[in-house]
Order: sequence, then C-alpha cells, then structure tokens
Amino acid sequence: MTISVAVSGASGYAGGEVLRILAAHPEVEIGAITAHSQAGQRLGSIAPHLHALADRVLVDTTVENLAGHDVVFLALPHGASAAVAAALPENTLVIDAGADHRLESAAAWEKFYGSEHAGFWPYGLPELPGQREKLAGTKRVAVPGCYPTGAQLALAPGFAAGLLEADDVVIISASGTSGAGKSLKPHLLGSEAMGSMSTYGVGGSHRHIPEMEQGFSKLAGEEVTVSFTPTLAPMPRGILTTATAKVKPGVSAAQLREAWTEAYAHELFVHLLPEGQWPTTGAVLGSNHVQLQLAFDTHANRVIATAALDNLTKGTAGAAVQSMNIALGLEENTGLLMQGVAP
Ligand SMILES: NC(=O)C1=CN([C@@H]2O[C@H](COP(=O)(O)OP(=O)(O)OC[C@H]3O[C@@H](n4cnc5c(N)ncnc54)[C@H](OP(=O)(O)O)[C@@H]3O)[C@@H](O)[C@H]2O)C=CC1
Ligand SMILES: CC(=O)N[C@@H](CCC(=O)OP(=O)(O)O)C(=O)O
Repeated sequence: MTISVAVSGASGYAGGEVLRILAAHPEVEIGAITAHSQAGQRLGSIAPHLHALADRVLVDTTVENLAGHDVVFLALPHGASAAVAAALPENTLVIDAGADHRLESAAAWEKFYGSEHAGFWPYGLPELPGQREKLAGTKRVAVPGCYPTGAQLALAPGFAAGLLEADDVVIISASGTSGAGKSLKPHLLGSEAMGSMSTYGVGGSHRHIPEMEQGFSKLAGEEVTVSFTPTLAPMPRGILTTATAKVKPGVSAAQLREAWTEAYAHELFVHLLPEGQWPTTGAVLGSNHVQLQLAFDTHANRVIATAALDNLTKGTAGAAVQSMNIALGLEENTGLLMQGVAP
C-alpha cells in the first residue's frame, strides 16, 4: 500500500530535507507540497538539489491542501503549526518538526515561547527508553529540537541508569548556520558567519533548555537542571554537542561505559564509537546517524559525552521520517539507509 504524504513548509530547510528523504522512500507518494510567501513557485527554483520533484509547484499552506493525505509533515515556524494541526483530521498522522507540541509543561512553554501552550504530543526521539512504544500507532508526533536531540542522546544513558547528579549539567553545542532556518538574519550573512564562531542564546535563555530538562528529569525521576550555551559554527550543517554532568559517588568509568554501551547496543542510528575515537560532524552529514563518545574526567568528577549529528537530518527531517516509520509499523530505517558524506 502506498502512503500519501503532504509536506508543509517545503520551501524551507526542514521541509526541503523531509522531501529529500521522502524522494527516496519506497513506501510513500508525495502529494501536496506547501509554502507561504513562495507558494506558486516551482520547487526546482527554490531547492535545485531536489531533481525528482523539480517541476512540482508549491501551493498555499491551508488545511484544504494538506487534508486528504495519510501523513502530513509540518515544517513551519513555531506558533504556526498548532492551528493547522488542530484543523487536520484525527486519523491523519501529523508530524510536527516545529516546537509547538514538544513541552508537557504549559508554564515552561509560556516562559520560553511567550505564547499559549498548544499541548503535548508523543516525542519523536525513539532512542529514549520507552519512547518507541509511545510512537507506535500514534497519529501525532512532536519532532525534538535539534540541540535537545544531541544533548539527550549524549547523557540519557547516565540518567536512566541513575549514575549522574541532577543539579550540575552543562551543555555546550556548536551548530551549523542552517539550524536558524532560511530567512534572512543579519548575523548569518555569509560575510558575518563564515570564518568566525560566535555565542548566542546565553544565560539560560535558549528555548531548548526546558526540552532538555524535561527529557532528563523523566529519566532521572527527579528535577534535572541544565545550563546550555549554543554557539554558531561556520558550516552549513551539523551539530557538535559536549555535555557534561557530575558523576554520583562511587560510580566507576567501567559502569559509565557499560550504561552507554547497553543503551545503544541495538540502535540503528546511534553509534557509541570505539574508545578513543571522537565524533565529527563531517562523518554524519546528510545521514540520520549520530556518533557518540564519552570519557570520565576523574579530576573534575564529571562525565564528558560528545554527540555529532546533522541538524537537518537526525536533528529534524530524519527523526520525522523515522517517527513516521514507527507510527505506521514500517521498518524503522526505511528511506533512511544513507551513510554520511565524506570528506
Ligand atoms: N533548521 C533546523 O535545523 C531545524 C528546524 N526545525 C524546525 O522546523 C521548522 C521549520 O524550520 P526551517 O525549515 O529551519 O525554517 P525556514 O525559515 O527555512 O522555513 C520556514 C518555512 O515555513 C514557511 N512559513 C514562514 N512563515 C509562515 C507562516 N506564517 N505560515 C505558514 N508557513 C510559513 C516558509 O514558507 P515561505 O518560504 O514560502 O515563506 C518556509 O517554507 C521550525 O519550526 C524549526 O524550528 C527543527 C529542528 C531543526
Ligand atoms: C543555529 C540556530 O539558530 N539554531 C536554532 C535551533 C533550531 C531548532 O531546532 O529550532 P526549533 O526548536 O525552533 O525547532 C536556534 O538556536 O534557535
């Protein structure tokens, strides 16, 4: 049976990446592709790499254009998804790449996003304990933010195994510029962003902090506090996250390694590298894979875990398609077999 799929926000980076993956997905047929200011344009003029769909024309993002498909991907600015999603039929599988349905706490949503909370959907990070079961058969998926994907995969095994302290988690991530979307931003002009690194969203203000804390707190069974600082790296794609946390008294390096090894032993997309080999963003580019490594800094009594992923693939569109596969009962890696691009 062919699955009909609509993609909204198809003129943007996340929507374009969903289309790149779906174009090679053997079970789906791509129906409506929608945009906002660029509706009416040929996809080939906006995303020239998508040859298979070059002559398709973008239509307006309306409920009428999106309804009538088995699956609808929403790749819209946060705040725009909730209204569209609420008007789509209950039996349509809706996969939201934006933030609107990621947070369970209305108070956290209002504090960080400053608008009304739209609700909470099953979270599209199947590698977290118990999460795959919540995604199977669901009709709604909230795709994680790109930074929370790397951060949670980096430290989840330690919290799930009760090895880490909850009150001293520090996460620093470097992201490629596509993480900020396609719209024009002065600090992302080529001449500003290339050849230079910068820090932003400092001082506990980044919207992804409550999402990370929500994930860790569920695993730890207590409130976890995260200090997160994002930085912008002069590359189009990729995230390198370094996450550190204090280790509980008496925990050994071998226990840490065993927890991480067991957590990801059967995962198709998350790879704990052999000891001594450290993740690189280059190795996972364009793929749904995540590389991980950890070390025990016994001097500071901290675990140091590093994760590399492609923000547009495992950080958004790959996770969205992986979640679709699970929700529909397909093999989880259908359409996601691509390896990284090197050099
Ligand atoms: N970039 C990334 O790495 C990640 C992005 N995401 C999320 O995915 C979503 C899309 O992000 P991204 O692709 O980067 O952003 P882009 O700015 O690249 O694309 C935004 C898309 O939304 C459309 N759009 C803009 N305004 C509206 C509106 N008011 N109503 C309906 N559609 C609108 C645009 O259409 P048009 O161009 O025609 O105006 C475009 O298709 C966001 O929620 C983002 O947070 C999640 C994880 C990572
Ligand atoms: C480099 C850069 O600017 N990255 C974006 C995160 C992209 C993302 O995941 O955004 P959503 O949570 O809105 O889906 C940021 O820091 O806001």
